[in-house]
Amino acid sequence: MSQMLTIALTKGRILKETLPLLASAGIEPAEDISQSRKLIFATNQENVRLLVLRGSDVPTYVQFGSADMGIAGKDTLMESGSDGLYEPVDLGIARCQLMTAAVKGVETPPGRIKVATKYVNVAKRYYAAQGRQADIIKLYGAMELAPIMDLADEIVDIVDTGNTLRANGLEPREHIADISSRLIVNKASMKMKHDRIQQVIDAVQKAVNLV
Ligand SMILES: Nc1ncnc2c1ncn2[C@@H]1O[C@H](COP(=O)(O)OP(=O)(O)OP(=O)(O)O)[C@@H](O)[C@H]1O
Ligand SMILES: O=P(O)(O)OC[C@H]1O[C@H](OP(=O)(O)OP(=O)(O)O)[C@H](O)[C@@H]1O
Repeated sequence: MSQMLTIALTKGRILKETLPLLASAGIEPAEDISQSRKLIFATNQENVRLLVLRGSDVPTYVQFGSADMGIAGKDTLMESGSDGLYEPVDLGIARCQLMTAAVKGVETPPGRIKVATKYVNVAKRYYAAQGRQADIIKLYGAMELAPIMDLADEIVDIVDTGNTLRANGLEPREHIADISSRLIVNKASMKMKHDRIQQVIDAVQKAVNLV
């Protein structure tokens, strides 16, 4: 029997765009993921199974080798760090930008500022690289509220259309990174299951090229 491959997927918006890519790479869940409370799904390939996780948990499962491969947003990978991982394919899905933002028309004060974000590590690195002193305040969502309520001077968050910023009286300031979702692979799995994993990488890359 060939080796079992476990692929950790990010639920939510990335999952919707991932499933068609996996399908054109020949991997399809055996049942409708959106209709199920399960966390592990068999596929049409008896040696491939899928985990459906929160985005921020995907790199963790792959780093520790509990999953051989995964799909995660580059923002999540920048935050978690890439130790023990390869990132062989840019899937080009869930594209957006990681940016700083602040209340429209309000200048960020000089000196030490407060920054609210769920991307604590990214923000620390970014402001340090700019030589700016920043106290980072960890939030888990609705970052746009923080500057309005005077919790922070700036936020670091995802921007796509800019609608969420506009709707809350904020404006984008500095661009930190272009974001899209990536296929990631555990380094040890890449050695131990090389041929099988390379097949999946090639099939996914081909599916991406067709889009
Ligand atoms: N507005 C957007 N447009 C395009 N891609 C986005 C957008 N917002 C987030 N993303 C990308 O999709 C990923 C998942 O975002 P989503 O909003 O589904 O999860 P979340 O609710 O932020 O995550 P979690 O459940 O871990 O808190 C992000 O990590 C990012 O890479
Ligand atoms: O520039 P926009 O097109 O408005 O997109 C940006 C918004 O999208 C994401 O939120 P999402 O819609 O995923 O909501 P959530 O963070 O509450 O899950 C992100 O956290 C921003 O708030």
